[in-house]
Amino acid sequence: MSSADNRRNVRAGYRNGGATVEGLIQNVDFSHPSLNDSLEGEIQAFLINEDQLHTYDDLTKVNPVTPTTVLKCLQARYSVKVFYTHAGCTLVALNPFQPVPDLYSLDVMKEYHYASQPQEFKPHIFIVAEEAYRNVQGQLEPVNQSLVVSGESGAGKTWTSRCLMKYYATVAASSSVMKSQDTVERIERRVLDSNPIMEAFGNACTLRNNNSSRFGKYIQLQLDRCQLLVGASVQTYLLEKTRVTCQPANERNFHIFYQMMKGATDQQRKEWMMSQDQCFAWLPNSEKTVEEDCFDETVEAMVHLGIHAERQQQIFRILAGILQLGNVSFSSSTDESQTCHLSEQSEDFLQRAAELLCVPAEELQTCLRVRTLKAGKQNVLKPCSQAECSVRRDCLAKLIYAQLFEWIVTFINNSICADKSTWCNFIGVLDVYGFECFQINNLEQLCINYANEKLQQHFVAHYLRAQQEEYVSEGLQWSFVKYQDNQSCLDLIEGSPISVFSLLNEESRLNRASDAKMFRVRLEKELSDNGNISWDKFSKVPHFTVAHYAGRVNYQIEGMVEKNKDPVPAELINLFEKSDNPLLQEIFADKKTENPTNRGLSKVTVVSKFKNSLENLMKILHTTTPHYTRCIKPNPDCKPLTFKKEEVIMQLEACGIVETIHISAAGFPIRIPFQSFMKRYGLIAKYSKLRSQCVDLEADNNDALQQEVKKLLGVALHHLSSDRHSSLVHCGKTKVFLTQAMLDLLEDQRKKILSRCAFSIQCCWLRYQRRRRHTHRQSATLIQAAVRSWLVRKKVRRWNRAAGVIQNKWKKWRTLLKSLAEAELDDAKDVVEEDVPVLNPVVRERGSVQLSTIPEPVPVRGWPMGLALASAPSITVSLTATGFQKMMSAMASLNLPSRRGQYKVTTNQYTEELASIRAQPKGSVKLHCQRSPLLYADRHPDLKSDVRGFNEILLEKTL
Ligand SMILES: Nc1ncnc2c1ncn2[C@@H]1O[C@H](COP(=O)(O)OP(=O)(O)OP(=O)(O)O)[C@@H](O)[C@H]1O
Repeated sequence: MSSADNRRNVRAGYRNGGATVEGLIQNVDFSHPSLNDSLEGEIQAFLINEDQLHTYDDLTKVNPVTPTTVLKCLQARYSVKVFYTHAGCTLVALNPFQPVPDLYSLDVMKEYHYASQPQEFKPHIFIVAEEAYRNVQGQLEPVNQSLVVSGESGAGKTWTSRCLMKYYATVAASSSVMKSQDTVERIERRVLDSNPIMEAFGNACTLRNNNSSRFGKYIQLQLDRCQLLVGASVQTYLLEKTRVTCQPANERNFHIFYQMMKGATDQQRKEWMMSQDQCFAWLPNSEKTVEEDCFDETVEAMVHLGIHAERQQQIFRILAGILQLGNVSFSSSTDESQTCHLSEQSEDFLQRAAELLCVPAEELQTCLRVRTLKAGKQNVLKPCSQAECSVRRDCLAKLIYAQLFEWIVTFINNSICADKSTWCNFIGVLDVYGFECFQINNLEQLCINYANEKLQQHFVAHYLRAQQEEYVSEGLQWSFVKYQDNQSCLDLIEGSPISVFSLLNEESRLNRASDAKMFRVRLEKELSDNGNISWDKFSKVPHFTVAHYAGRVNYQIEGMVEKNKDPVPAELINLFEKSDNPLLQEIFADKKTENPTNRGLSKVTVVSKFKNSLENLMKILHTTTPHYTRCIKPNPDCKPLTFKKEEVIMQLEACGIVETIHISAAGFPIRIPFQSFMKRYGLIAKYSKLRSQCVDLEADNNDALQQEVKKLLGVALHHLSSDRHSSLVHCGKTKVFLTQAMLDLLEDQRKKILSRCAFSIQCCWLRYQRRRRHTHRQSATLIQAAVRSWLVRKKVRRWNRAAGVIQNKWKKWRTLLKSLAEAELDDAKDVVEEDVPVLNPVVRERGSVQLSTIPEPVPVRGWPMGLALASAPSITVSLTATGFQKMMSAMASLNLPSRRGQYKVTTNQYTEELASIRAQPKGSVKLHCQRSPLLYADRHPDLKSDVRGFNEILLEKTL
């Protein structure tokens, strides 16, 4: 390692004790005075280029890395309205406290999403989002990702979480061409719509932030195999329910109450029994309007999520009931055996509350004023004191609100959560309340600060400690960077067997009223060994002070044990379980099954519940790849573009940003086990042009694997100058350590190879398709030819059959004609002389055969009788035939069978004068054949055969 590097790491080893910038610089403790002087000189030299400071996108490039240089860079960037800066593995986000046009637009999202190297773009929260998204795509273990957003109250955590959710709802859904647009829109919209609802019910205006989250949340965005957003689930942590009944000075209750007050229509006011001018004790500072007071938006989001109008009505009636309950006050009774009095006005409020909550007013009044004690098997009723009545009223309101909040979260989850079979990976976004230190801090602040300690510990353990320990164990040359470990603070709060939480739980489980002073003494006795707890000996108020990683906080002991017990009177649960409001019924039925006080089981205290839920969260975080975003609040008054150095340096100091930068600058943030490395990047060697460096991808023992990895890295780096790139990668004993730049390089090469492979596959596929198409075409032609020939054969066979039928018929016809002709000849034997005239039929047209006489008169030896009759003139012969009769007689005389519709015979014989029956007949006979339905019926019969007699004359044809 170079001497400059050494110096750098030595510098990183100091801890800062002071809070001011100057103090921090002065507190730098180097063993060698000359080192100190040179550092001072370097800082001055660095800061001299003031107009260059804003150009440092990544604080790891700052040299030297000290709180001052880091602070100055951030300040310079803030002054030119650049709000994001990389600090190694962490992204620092400065709150602008004013909307920044086009910083989060759709186009910007797309720009980061489609960039081949988003890291080369300006630092942005979308880089963190995209990196996590690409990690899921890359499937490098651990595949699931967590985006941890931390910072103090008002620093911008909720804003950042919202940006992240919007980003995923856009990029993880926009490419979903295959899915029904409807489903996609519904899911992403629902996920986003869960925000306004949860913020309305869980956020409040505090002194530090107008939209302060009063609960913690971990949102799991569920992605399917194609990395598309298919659902989400929300896990919430410790809602600050005391705010419902008790709001710190100058702060407000939860937003939803003000939204109702300000946004209700007259009709709704009537239904909720809240007139325009009514004041509510639990709604202080209602004249203050904040951006979040938008009732319509909340209702719209409810509609989108599927909370129908009737349900909404039930919810708002419950909230209105809580507000009325807050106006009920009790006055003490002189006689302890008597219940407390209610003023006339309070009775009215109680009546309205009962009506809105759909319970009998009488019973509600009794529940609030009378306690039921168990004495053996008997119930003893004991009137409550004025203070107890108020506590019971507050307890009821908090209980209803907390249960309602839980119901809403469950509803949201049911509405947006995808079936487990449909998603395989997730990206979690963690937004917990920021570190809090007020004038008076109690159990809520202890829990909130404990959660922040846990997250800080996760960061320290995951990044600052584990990373450095791993470098050493993997044989990397590494000078340890010291960091502030908050383990001892966590031991103080949650450790076993003795800690603040364990003592609190012990005290809470005792069946007696707790004494704050006695508890303080106990704490001091048991925990004084831990350096993170202290007491102000002169303070009269029982308290203890904890030195958190982010600062010292005084906790008031009074009321802490009671809050930890969080008792719920069973009478109240029993009463509300019977409420006519179906929603109240539902949430109280659930409460009854979980409330152990009803079953006499050991009590589950607030801190033990919270500790368990945080431990579960930590388990999830440990199984995912974390990405840290540190939100910084540049000034305490939330003023736009105002940078207060003291305020910022405290926050940078608290989250250990300087140590993080040091470790990131010198270290290798990416660590991949050999096996996984070979699996992912083995193809670089396999498909490389350097065939000589053949890598064995199947190597299974660690040393062999290490050799193969080295070869592979050699291949990957062969065209790059080794001096430059040897610092980007280190091959450890079981893992490869990489910088982000090296990872990008490898990914780039891998992508190129994959795209070459894809190109080859596409070519093969196209060739194969072409060949297949050709074969298909040939086969089709063959099949078509076969089918055509089969059809033709079939047709020919049909024709042949038809021809056979026709021939048959024709033969029959000829036989018939012949027989007729013979019969005719027989009939005419007696009268017919020699020299029979021959008539030549002439075919005139298809379907009609005209028999025309030859020009010369043909001698007929004798007239058939019918013909004679048909030819007889009507005046001379008494046996006259006309029209049809004539034709029939002609046919009969010619012995033609009568077939209706097939032919018709006409003759002009009768137009000739019949001189004698023996005279030779003259004229023509026509035989009209009608068109036959038979195929080939227009074929002329074979006329060559001999037909004799008169009929022969009629039918014979001269061609
Ligand atoms: N990137 C940003 N651009 C513009 N304004 C911002 C940005 N980040 C935060 N703000 C402003 O700062 C206010 C406080 O931010 P936010 O509510 O996210 O703080 P928080 O860290 O979640 O606080 P708490 O812990 O109290 O919930 C926001 O209401 C918003 O007005």
